[in-house]
Amino acid sequence: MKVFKKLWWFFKREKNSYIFGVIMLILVALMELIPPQIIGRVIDSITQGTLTPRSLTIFIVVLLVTAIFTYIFRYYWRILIFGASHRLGKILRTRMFGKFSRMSPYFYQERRTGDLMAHATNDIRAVQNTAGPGILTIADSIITGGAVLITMAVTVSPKLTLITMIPLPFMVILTSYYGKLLNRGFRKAQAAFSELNDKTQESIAGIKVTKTFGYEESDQKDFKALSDDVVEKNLKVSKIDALFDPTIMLVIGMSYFLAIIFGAEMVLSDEITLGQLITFTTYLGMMVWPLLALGMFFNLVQRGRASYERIEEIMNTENDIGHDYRIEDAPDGDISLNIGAFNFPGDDEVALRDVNFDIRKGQTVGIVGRTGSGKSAVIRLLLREFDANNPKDITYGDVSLRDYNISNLRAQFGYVPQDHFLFSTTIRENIAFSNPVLDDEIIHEASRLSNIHEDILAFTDGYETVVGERGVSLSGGQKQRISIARALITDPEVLILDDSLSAVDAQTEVNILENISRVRQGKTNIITAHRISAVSKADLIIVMDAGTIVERGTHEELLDAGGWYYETHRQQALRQNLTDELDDLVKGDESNE
Ligand SMILES: Nc1ncnc2c1ncn2[C@@H]1O[C@H](COP(=O)(O)OP(=O)(O)OP(=O)(O)O)[C@@H](O)[C@H]1O
Repeated sequence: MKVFKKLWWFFKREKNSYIFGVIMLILVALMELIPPQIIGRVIDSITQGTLTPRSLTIFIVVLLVTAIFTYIFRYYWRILIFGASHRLGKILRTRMFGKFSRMSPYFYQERRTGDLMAHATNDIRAVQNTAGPGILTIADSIITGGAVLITMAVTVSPKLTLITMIPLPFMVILTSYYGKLLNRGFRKAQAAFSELNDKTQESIAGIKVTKTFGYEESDQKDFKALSDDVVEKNLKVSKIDALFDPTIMLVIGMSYFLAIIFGAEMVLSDEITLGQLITFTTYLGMMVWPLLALGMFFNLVQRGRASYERIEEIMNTENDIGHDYRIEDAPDGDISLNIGAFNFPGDDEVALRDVNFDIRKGQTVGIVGRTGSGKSAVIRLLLREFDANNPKDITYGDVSLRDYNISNLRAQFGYVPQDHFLFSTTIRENIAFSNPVLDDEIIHEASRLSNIHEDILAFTDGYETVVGERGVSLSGGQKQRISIARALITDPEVLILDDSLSAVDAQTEVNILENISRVRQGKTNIITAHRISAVSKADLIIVMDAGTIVERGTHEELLDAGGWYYETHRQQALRQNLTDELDDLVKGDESNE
């Protein structure tokens, strides 16, 4: 019953629905007591020869009125109790989604999408079933069961009622034992479903890679193994499930047996009439549902408890990025990094060491370095996707990043991540993501600045072209440029391009960088890149290697220094010249043809 205690807040909140719902159930139970009484009386009137057309008409009218009221009460308890349970589903889903959207990347690094989706669907449904059908079954078994038992005792015979109740305690003991077994089994089945969900999600997302490598068969084998596991665990649950009904039916059979043996004896000894015995056995038949409902109740409650605990695990996970802050104002001024050492949560290895540099307001700062040198790590700390080890490691306007309201802090940045993401909607909505009601002209201007306007106009549906899973596939460079337009549209204080020009050609890169420097006078830009050309115009260039700064200065200073920057620039310039010459050759050939 633990789950009821945990859901108490909800029952309190919805007390009116539940109180009136239960009143309706009581009324239904009372209505259902009437027909057996009528049947018994009709039979006794027939056997005693007292049945008249008038009394028969009265009996029929009473039956009809009972049926109508039962119909109405049944309709309303459903609306009240099941309606409330749907609201619980909605509340839990909203809370869970809120939690998901507040959690830091580390939370997602630790968990799998399929698992989170299983929590948001299957687990919430199981809890919802506890608050809907769970309440119905327990209320019904107590109300209908209790009312039937009392009526049997009062209107027929307390002795016969007691005798037929003898097998009931065995049933309660057995069903609550099955319930405990079910809890364990259901937890395992839900966990297996999470795994399967995750596998499905990942396989679909990675279908192109799987096909390219011809791994479909092995992927299917993995899927089948997980699917078999889900079936096996659910079969175990079904085996426990299957114990409930036969046990209950056996108990009811035993009660019938006792009722017939002892009831017949009582009829013969004139303790009760034949009509009363028939009324009694009809009532006993009405005990089938309350007893089955009791079994179902134990079943639903244990499922709900297992799922509620799984949901709680997620909801109680602390966000590793603190949301306490002392300054409501938006940050402004210079950004200062003084990172002694930083390691990602859950990782002992130091990812950044002695990263000290200032980003003055209005400057453009470039960060270059080999792959894995820590460029993105610096950006992710700036955006507070992860927290630096010490609060003073990064300051914005001389204040620690942690002292700002995180939403206000992030609102200062326009971020184009390395692994850009487009939503499955129109290009227009993707660009105007931060403000869907923006004028077309503003959207077009952002697209022009990021050199994607012409490409978009070339699509049949232009800005209304749907992209992503449900729409056309875009090239890597097109996606990058749409992501840049999305960031530019907010005219952020700090624009961050994290390796966001890697998939565009040299000329497009020049165009975009020139546009940015023209329209973003007085605003800060941070550009990380592998290509030196992307940062050569920056006011300050930081060269990183193995998580630390190895060179710093302007383009000219770094060329003079003759280090990694100089060497990389030389190689990249050579490669670019070669590419240009080849392009010229191809063009020449084409014009000769
Ligand atoms: N969430 C994480 N948990 C643990 N280690 C991480 C995490 N993210 C990155 N790292 C590690 O930190 C180091 C720096 O990675 P980072 O992504 O900052 O490199 P980068 O310079 O941006 O590389 P690239 O140019 O390839 O994007 C790498 O060794 C990487 O494996």
